[in-house]
Amino acid sequence: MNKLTITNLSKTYPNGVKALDDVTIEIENGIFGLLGPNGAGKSSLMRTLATLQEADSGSASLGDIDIINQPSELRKVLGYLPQEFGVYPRITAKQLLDHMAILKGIVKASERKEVVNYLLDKVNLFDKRNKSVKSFSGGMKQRVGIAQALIGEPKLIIVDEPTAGLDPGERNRFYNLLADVGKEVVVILSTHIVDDVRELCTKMAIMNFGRIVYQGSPQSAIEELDGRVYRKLVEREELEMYANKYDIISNKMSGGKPLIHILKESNPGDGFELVTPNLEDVFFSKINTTNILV
Ligand SMILES: Nc1ncnc2c1ncn2[C@@H]1O[C@H](COP(=O)(O)OP(=O)(O)OP(=O)(O)O)[C@@H](O)[C@H]1O
Repeated sequence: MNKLTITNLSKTYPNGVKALDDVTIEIENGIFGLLGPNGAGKSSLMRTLATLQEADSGSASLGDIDIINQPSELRKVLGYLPQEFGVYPRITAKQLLDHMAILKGIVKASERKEVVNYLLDKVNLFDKRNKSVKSFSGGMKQRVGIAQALIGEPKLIIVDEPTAGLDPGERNRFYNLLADVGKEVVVILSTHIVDDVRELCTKMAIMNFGRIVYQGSPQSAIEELDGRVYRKLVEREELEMYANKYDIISNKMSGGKPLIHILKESNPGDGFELVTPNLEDVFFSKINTTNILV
């Protein structure tokens, strides 16, 4: 069974920032969403799982592989798309994938050619294979990134903030591609974008200040809030008053005015209306945003 088990993982950087605080998660095949605001510790966790940095304590395993103590074993079955996927100047998509395939240990040129062509086709870039990757759009670059992460039939695929900066069309194409590859392997999608998780994941965790503050399905998290989320369109000057009076979980502009969502066990009256909760309400209620007024 291809299962990723993370147990009591902790990491404090030399500057005193506790990026991972006793993180415990179990992840099976499929796309798992790791949702958290910037600085929550997602990249620290992804880098630890990708064996690029060490934890202070705790353990992690993928099936029989002890990730902490057998990093080279893990690397053989890992596909990793880091947050910043840098590319060399003037290298074409085909050359880049060929180069990555060599690094992954595919030494035979004919075998590499087959793998590279297959992946170029899979990410829909075969026609662009001889174009410089530098000239690609953000979405196309991310598809090259996914193609390189798929080299060598990985069992664990880690994608760190893959949709930041993509336009809606590119994001959709990337979603489709990930959904396609995510069936047979463990895919961890780290993101601060709630839509990524809503579109792709049946299981998720929410991370904040290095801690896992929710773990389960998006659906059951939403059901937990059922009948407790109310909204009201208010004036900007009134925001502070509402913040003092209610537990505001989100504040979005709608037609130039703040539309606030609050969490309340019973109907507050006061012009509020009950709404069907969504994943964004879950996210903001779990991370307890403190800067709701800005
Ligand atoms: N090498 C480092 N040295 C010191 N502090 C670090 C280091 N890397 C990250 N941090 C800090 O650790 C915390 C977690 O960072 P991390 O990058 O893991 O979060 P994140 O959820 O991935 O956020 P982002 O999306 O902004 O990258 C942040 O406060 C960050 O400033």
